[in-house]
Amino acid sequence: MCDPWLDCGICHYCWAEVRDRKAQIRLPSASSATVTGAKATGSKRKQETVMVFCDKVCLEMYGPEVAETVCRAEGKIRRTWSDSGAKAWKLKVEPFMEMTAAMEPNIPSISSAPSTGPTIPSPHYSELIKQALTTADTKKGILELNDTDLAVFLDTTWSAFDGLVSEQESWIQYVTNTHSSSNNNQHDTLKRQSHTQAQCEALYPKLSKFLLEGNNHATIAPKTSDDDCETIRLITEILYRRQLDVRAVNSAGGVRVQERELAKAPAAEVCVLLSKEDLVPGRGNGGLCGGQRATFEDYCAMQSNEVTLVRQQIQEDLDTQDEQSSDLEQDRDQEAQDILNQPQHHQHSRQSKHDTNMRQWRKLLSILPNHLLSCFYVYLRLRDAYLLLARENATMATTPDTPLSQPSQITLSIDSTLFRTILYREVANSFGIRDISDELLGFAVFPRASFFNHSCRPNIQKKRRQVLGGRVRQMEYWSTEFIREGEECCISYGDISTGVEERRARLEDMYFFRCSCPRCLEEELTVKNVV
Ligand SMILES: C[S@@+](CC[C@H](N)C(=O)[O-])C[C@H]1O[C@@H](n2cnc3c(N)ncnc32)[C@H](O)[C@@H]1O
Repeated sequence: MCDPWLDCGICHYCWAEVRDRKAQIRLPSASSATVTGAKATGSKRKQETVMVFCDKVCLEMYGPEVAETVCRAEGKIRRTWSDSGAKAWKLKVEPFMEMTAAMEPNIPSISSAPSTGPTIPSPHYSELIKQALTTADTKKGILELNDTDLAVFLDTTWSAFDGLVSEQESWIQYVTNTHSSSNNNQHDTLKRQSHTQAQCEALYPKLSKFLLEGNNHATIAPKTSDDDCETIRLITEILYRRQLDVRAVNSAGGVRVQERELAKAPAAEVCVLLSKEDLVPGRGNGGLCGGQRATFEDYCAMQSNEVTLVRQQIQEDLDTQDEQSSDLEQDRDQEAQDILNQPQHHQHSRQSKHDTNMRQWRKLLSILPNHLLSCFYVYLRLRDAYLLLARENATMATTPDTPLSQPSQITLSIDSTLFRTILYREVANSFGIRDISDELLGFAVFPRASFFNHSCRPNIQKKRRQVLGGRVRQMEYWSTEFIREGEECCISYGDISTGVEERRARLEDMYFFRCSCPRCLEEELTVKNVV
């Protein structure tokens, strides 16, 4: 991902600085690729979503379809969410409608294995909210959970959020038409209802305001920040490439392993040690490791840092929390307790049941780290963009003479599991990409190169290789000493010239771990002996 602040000066494929504007390919959000030499003017350029490539070769290597989709999605993600627009959507307070197979978005499965056994319906979000609050009902309570319980708490919280969101989104396309109350074999008859563009555009701004307001200013921002766009760009690209992979495997009649298994799988015990023979000459090694492009499975096999990150964020929130907000939290605790203790018969009407659910949801939000609320916001932005893109694709398919020559065959969709799988694997696994003068150009994920742990006495050194007139696309890993079989291959994550505590503090801050490499342990011992 080239950082947006670079304002399109870097090729999205080879990371080279694009000096020759006449030859570059600019891919704006609303149209297909065009070769242009025109410079976009100041403010327009800032608003515009553009991906730049040196030339057609780089665009081809990156994937024109992927680039076009990323640009279109980002165009939607950068749109302004306004209060007035949000009024076009009225939240529906109705009994929860279980998603039926017919209502599910058409997501090609990563797995070709047939599903076994009946599908277990997920609990209603009100149950999930209660369950999360029973596990922990204060920030400190969350911090005290062990890693397994914290992971369950996060799963439950995200599933509740997903339930709240999906319930409203399901109304965009479907509406319950009739309810038969005469017997237990009720069947909801579903009628397709076409909603206006304004209603579709209003759904997520409304939901964001309704579900997240009052807890964190960032969560109801009308505009998406450049940092968030960077994350969203990465997720969109990965999702799109994943579906291209699925399409390729399906058309080749291949067999895939279960995605869930992959997501949980421990990191493979591999090192990427490029010997001279492994190098593919010339350009075309971009995103490749040992000559192969990393796949979604490679991405999933990286270590997820969700639990450690959330732990660190809550600790930060607690450190900055003053006396006053502690008191407020105690008041909120009492309020939540009152809600939880409320007898069921007080909650008969649909509206009051809904209000109770919402009060409990707000209680849950109040104990989550602020950063997690920003992730909820990013998630809503993505779902909003994908909903609008799907609508746009459907319109384009029926309208001749659209500006986009070939409407995409792929409809993007996301749920919270997929979102978290991608989001928290990027954390502490991406590499900063720098030019020869060490200026940071952006970040990139190279899943296979991410298997290296850190050591303050590394035996592997990363080198950047220049290809074709200074293009710095390749990273190579070379051993610096003789490595015995079974010995761990480690690189260093940045500067290791400082003292042990300084090094550890930096690593803890950036990668969420306390380094216990042999050098740190030795130096720690020396410091203790001196004291
Ligand atoms: C890029 S990943 C390294 C590979 C990862 N351990 C795996 O199994 O896929 C970075 C993460 O590995 C862990 N890690 C790397 N070096 C470490 C070290 N010296 N001590 C403790 N944990 C380390 C930390 O959790 C860090 O966030």
